[in-house]
Amino acid sequence: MSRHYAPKYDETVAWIRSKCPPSLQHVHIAVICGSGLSGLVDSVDKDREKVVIPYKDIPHFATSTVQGHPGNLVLAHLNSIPTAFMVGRFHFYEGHDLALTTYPVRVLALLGVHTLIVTNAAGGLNEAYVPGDVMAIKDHISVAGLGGRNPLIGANEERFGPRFPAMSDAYDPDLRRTFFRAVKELGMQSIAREGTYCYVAGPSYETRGEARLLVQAGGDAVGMSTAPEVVAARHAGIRVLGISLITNRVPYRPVPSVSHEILGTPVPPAEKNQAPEQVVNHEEVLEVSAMRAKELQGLVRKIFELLPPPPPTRSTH
Ligand SMILES: O=P(O)(O)O[C@H]1O[C@H](CO)[C@@H](O)[C@H]1O
Ligand SMILES: Nc1nc2[nH]cnc2c(=O)[nH]1
Repeated sequence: MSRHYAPKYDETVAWIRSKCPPSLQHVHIAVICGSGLSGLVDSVDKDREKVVIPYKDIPHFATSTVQGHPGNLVLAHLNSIPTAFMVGRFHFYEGHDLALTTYPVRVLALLGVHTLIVTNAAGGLNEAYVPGDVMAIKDHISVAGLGGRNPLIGANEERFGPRFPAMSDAYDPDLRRTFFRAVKELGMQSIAREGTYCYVAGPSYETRGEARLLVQAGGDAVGMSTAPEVVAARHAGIRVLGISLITNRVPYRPVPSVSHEILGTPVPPAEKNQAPEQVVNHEEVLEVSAMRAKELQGLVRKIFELLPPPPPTRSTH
């Protein structure tokens, strides 16, 4: 994170705390709501305090510009646990520096968060996945990160974590077990998956060639968020559960040739009997998110009920 933002965290944290009742001054869990998944916030305890703060009012926060990302920080209780919901997130493709995109994660760390549940809408790369499936992320491939876009680039903020944090265990296995216990209890086995999320910068969706590259690299799903937030969270010692809602299939078979139609040459063998693939758009992404909204709310509530004990206290605040 660049030095530019360094002194501002405490100002943001103090400002947020000034808006909260004592029971929400420290939050333990944070949920980041992906595209069309802002309904997750409706799973909070209805009989407890709730504070809704628009991002535009929070000092040093960016604002959300993407449809399906309302742009509110909500502090409330879920299963009696003080929890922060990011109802809407920031994406690099909106023009925000990655440091600004992940700024809220560090603010959440300072507010006391030890566990992050990060959700997203993603395209399915794995042949077996269908829209509506829910995938626990077990690993990620940050294509943008490998290309030099990592939120930790710049002077290291020692108060959060080390210069060279490990990412080989980024997605906590106990939290994934909790995810699958919740899935089982709710009878959602037929739509539950576990796989690798690929992070691309966006905002254009993948070409077919790019999608094939990601499939060959072992990717099961692809999206334009999450990995930077997870890198910032893991750097700060926060344990992470990542959940992708598969909203569409990503077209990845070779683009059909047209030359044979004009030249009378044979159809390339790889293109014979190719089923047509649907082009993706953001409206479809939001439709599928809306279709699964209630089930995901139930799943998140159940996960909260089954959560393992918190990890040992960190020394960042
Ligand atoms: O990852 P979230 O924020 O859920 O949104 C996903 O949906 C949008 C594209 O339809 C992209 O922003 C992609 O990352
Ligand atoms: N990059 C990318 N992001 C998505 N978010 C939802 N669907 C998709 C997709 O197909 N590709």
